[in-house]
Amino acid sequence: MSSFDITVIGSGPGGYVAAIRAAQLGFKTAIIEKYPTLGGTCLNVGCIPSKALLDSSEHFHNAAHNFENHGIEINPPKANLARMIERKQEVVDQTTGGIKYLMDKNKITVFEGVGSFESATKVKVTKNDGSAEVIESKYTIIATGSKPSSLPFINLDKERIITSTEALKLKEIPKHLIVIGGGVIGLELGSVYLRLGSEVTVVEYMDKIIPGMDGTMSKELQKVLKKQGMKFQLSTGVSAVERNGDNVKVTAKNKKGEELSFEGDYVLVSVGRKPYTEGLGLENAGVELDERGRVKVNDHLQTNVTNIYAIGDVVQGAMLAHKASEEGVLVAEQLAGQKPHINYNLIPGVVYTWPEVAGVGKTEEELKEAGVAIKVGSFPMRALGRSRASGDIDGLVKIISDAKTDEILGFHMIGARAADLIHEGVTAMEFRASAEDLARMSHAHPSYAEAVKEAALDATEKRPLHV
Ligand SMILES: Cc1cc2nc3c(=O)[nH]c(=O)nc-3n(C[C@H](O)[C@H](O)[C@H](O)COP(=O)(O)OP(=O)(O)OC[C@H]3O[C@@H](n4cnc5c(N)ncnc54)[C@H](O)[C@@H]3O)c2cc1C
Ligand SMILES: NC(=O)c1ccc[n+]([C@@H]2O[C@H](COP(=O)([O-])OP(=O)(O)OC[C@H]3O[C@@H](n4cnc5c(N)ncnc54)[C@H](O)[C@@H]3O)[C@@H](O)[C@H]2O)c1
Repeated sequence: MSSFDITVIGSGPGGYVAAIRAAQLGFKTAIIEKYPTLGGTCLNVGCIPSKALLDSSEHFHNAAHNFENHGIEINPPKANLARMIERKQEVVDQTTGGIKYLMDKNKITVFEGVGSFESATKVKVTKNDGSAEVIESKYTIIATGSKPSSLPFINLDKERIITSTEALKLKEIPKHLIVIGGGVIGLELGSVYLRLGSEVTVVEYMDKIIPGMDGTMSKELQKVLKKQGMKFQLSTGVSAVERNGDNVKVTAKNKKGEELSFEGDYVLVSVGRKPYTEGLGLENAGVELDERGRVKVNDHLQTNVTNIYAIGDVVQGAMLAHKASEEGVLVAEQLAGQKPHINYNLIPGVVYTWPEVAGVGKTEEELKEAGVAIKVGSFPMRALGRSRASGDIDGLVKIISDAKTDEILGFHMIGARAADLIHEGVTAMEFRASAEDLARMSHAHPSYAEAVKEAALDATEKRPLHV
């Protein structure tokens, strides 16, 4: 029987990063992945392929709608979805191949098959052909991730009634895509097909889209997406989804109790994801789950079985790739006797629509509910020379600071390149900067980052320079 110091089950951004860090620290490390390619949800059917399609569709949208204004005249461009999907797969293959390289480089043993606990120290790996082997480990890290969730009355046929996984490989551009759930997946993948010419209707249960993010961002994003042609039906709960040949019908009720129905050719179900623990044999090791089916862990990401840890989407907290990776590093370093720490308040969240939305720290709603006295500063992107030069004038930066100390408590933005600019907020908040600290730093001109300086000036002393 082969034996290891650390075995990781699942090769997503949680698992593969945990394995690399463990190997760097000198542990004899193995990783088990049930699929032939490494990288988990994020690299195969999540972050990377969705961003590849978002970028391709954004190029098409710009060619169709914005080039002319820049003085570039072309015949009306044509979207070749098959090529976009093929390119997406090339990007995925390259990226997942890179993980295989990293496993080899770090001398991590890769087992392909389903990992299932036989006991607290033994995991059986069952290959596709049914053959199996048992490996023994001092420590095991569960990093099995998540799967799309659905609604009890929906029959996901994966052809017309689909999840994100199928939406990343459609064979045609939908005529009318009905999106159930106006969260991150619904708006990102809804944007892909909207840009390619689909009619897109988003049916959302709450009274706002991206409900977890700062309210100003959700309002502004809805306004901008509406301008791009996306339709929204908020405060509306779906009660039935039917397929009839190539058509689909979604029935829903709004808050006034009125029944509504939407007809289209595809329905994307994007109502969240659920932890994935099927077939893991947790009962054989005695590992407990919480009330929401997540592996229960303490502050050290240790389960109730002392030599078994769990990280990423399968445990509590934001279902984000970078959160999973931070947790992988934390567990490996703890096992090496180090004292790592994750500041969960400073894990940024990004929505890759265009414009992008990003946030870190607390939202205005959370701070008000907690009774914290705050100052709020904001600055519109349209007032920047950089935005006017590119034509990306939608959006704003909003900085929330403590009314007494001026420490930045929340940093939110919607606008061009927000996914990258948010890290100015992350860095500032990690070093507990005040809004005035940011306001007094020189920001290159012309740049989108100037909106940060201006919003900080507005937060600290209500004296922005350019509005
Ligand atoms: C469409 C989409 C877009 C996304 N975009 C982003 C984004 O832009 N940014 C972001 O931060 N997050 C994004 N996410 C979320 C992100 O993908 C997850 O948060 C992240 O993948 C979680 O990592 P993980 O390592 O916990 O699990 P996963 O990536 O889910 O990996 C778990 C792995 O474990 C394997 N596994 C499960 N059970 C077993 C078993 N018993 N034996 C062996 N292997 C097993 C699975 O096959 C899988 O490969 C997106 C998700 C989706 C669906
Ligand atoms: N850019 C990114 O970081 C990124 C991209 C994609 C996915 N993800 C992660 O994947 C996870 C899953 O994404 P998601 O978009 O499926 O979930 P989500 O939680 O972001 O959004 C789900 C939405 O569905 C709504 N909803 C729930 N039940 C409903 C119903 N019956 N009718 C109508 N609406 C309903 C919710 O109110 C919510 O707005 C998220 O946690 C996210 O963190 C991240």
